[in-house]
Amino acid sequence: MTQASSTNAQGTDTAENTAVLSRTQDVILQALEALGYDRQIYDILREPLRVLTVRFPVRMDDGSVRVFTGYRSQHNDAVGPTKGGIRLHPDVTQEDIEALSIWMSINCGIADLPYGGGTGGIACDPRDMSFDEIERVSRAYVRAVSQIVGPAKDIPAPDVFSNSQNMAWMFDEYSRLREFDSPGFITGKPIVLGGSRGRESATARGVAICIEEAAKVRGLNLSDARVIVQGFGNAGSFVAKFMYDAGAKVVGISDAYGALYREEGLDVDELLERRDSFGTVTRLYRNTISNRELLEKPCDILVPAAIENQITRENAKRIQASIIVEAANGPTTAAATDILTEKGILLVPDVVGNSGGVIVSYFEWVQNNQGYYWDEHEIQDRLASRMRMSFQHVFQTATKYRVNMRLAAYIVGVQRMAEAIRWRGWV
Ligand SMILES: NC(=O)c1ccc[n+]([C@@H]2O[C@H](COP(=O)([O-])OP(=O)(O)OC[C@H]3O[C@@H](n4cnc5c(N)ncnc54)[C@H](O)[C@@H]3O)[C@@H](O)[C@H]2O)c1
Repeated sequence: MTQASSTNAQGTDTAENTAVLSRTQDVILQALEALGYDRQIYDILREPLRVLTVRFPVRMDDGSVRVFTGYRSQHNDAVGPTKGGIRLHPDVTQEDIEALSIWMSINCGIADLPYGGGTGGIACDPRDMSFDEIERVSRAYVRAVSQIVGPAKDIPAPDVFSNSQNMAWMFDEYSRLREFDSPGFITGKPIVLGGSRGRESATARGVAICIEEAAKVRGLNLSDARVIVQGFGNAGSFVAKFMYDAGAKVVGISDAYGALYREEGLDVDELLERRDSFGTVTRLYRNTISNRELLEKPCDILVPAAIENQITRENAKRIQASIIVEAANGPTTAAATDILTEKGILLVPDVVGNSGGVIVSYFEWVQNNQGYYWDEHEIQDRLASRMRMSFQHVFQTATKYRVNMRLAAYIVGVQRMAEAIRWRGWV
């Protein structure tokens, strides 16, 4: 990971910490200190308890064999089994996966789910692979990590460039290895294989609920609001759709190849129809701008829903939104968080903003374990009440401790894990 160099107002060089792991550790330490826990708890929580690196060979369509590297990180299992996505991306590193697993612990703590955090990843680019190759990679990864995952140990889910099809192959592979069907091993499955209603759009629905709550705090009427969404994949495209349906003007969206900005508003239904399964759509349009430019365009609500380190010390001061809800993990650096807070922007951090996905994943696991399935209405009601509770809890904590929403979220998220560690007698 990099330390991006920049120049401060005095003209001296400063290093901006874009290393997601160390910046997460800093916030965990501040949160534990605010709560009065001693250093031993931090020593346990600063890094994952378990990280497995695997290398596995896969036969490609042209007959050659390629060796892939994958990871599975389990941050902390004091509260319960670990839970979190599997990312398929060429830039996947062990450090990112470790940070993501820590964020999942905080996510689960805030949403009051009986899990710790876990995350996996495979360094590969599924956009350049055939359907059959992606299937073989998905299955081989499960075989490689099968000893440390399972319905009562560590429960994977989709993340960047993985979806219900990958989950279905992985579920099938795991069930074959164990010689019985284990739907509770993985979430984000298709509904016919024990997936939950509402899972596909759950992350975005949770983001939309946070936007509603933040808009209430700011006295902003959603039907008058201009919204920019960076990223048009699972999280971003549904956020854009929910905002569009709520009457807001979606003025900007983007994908990995560029961005569209239209002052008069975009037709989100048309964009949804034209995007591919990797969330790519801008290549079909003229007059595109860059992702960087998009973030600085006029809007009321900005939703980063793509990748890490998009809002930095360099561009934070030019952001024009009054509310930012992070759907992506880690889109804002610590320095940028400070600048945005000073500017009076209400920033809802990733560990609150995107927890709709893990909340409905939890519902999926509960339904798999009991073998009884809820209807859409029940899922949406339960999701909405947990999301509103999470937002309010973090918002009130920020007021109580006079800290920004990110530190407040960590204070809420870390507390149950610290208590579980203490009760178990680990310190
Ligand atoms: N899907 C979920 O349930 C879920 C849950 C929690 C968090 N998240 C987070 O949300 C973010 C997006 O996840 P997703 O599931 O929507 O992924 P996805 O693969 O469905 O979509 C990713 C989108 O980001 C775009 N993108 C990729 N690289 C980019 C770049 N360099 N610049 C701009 N855009 C880029 C892609 O083109 C695509 O539109 C990730 O940070 C992920 O960790 C997702």
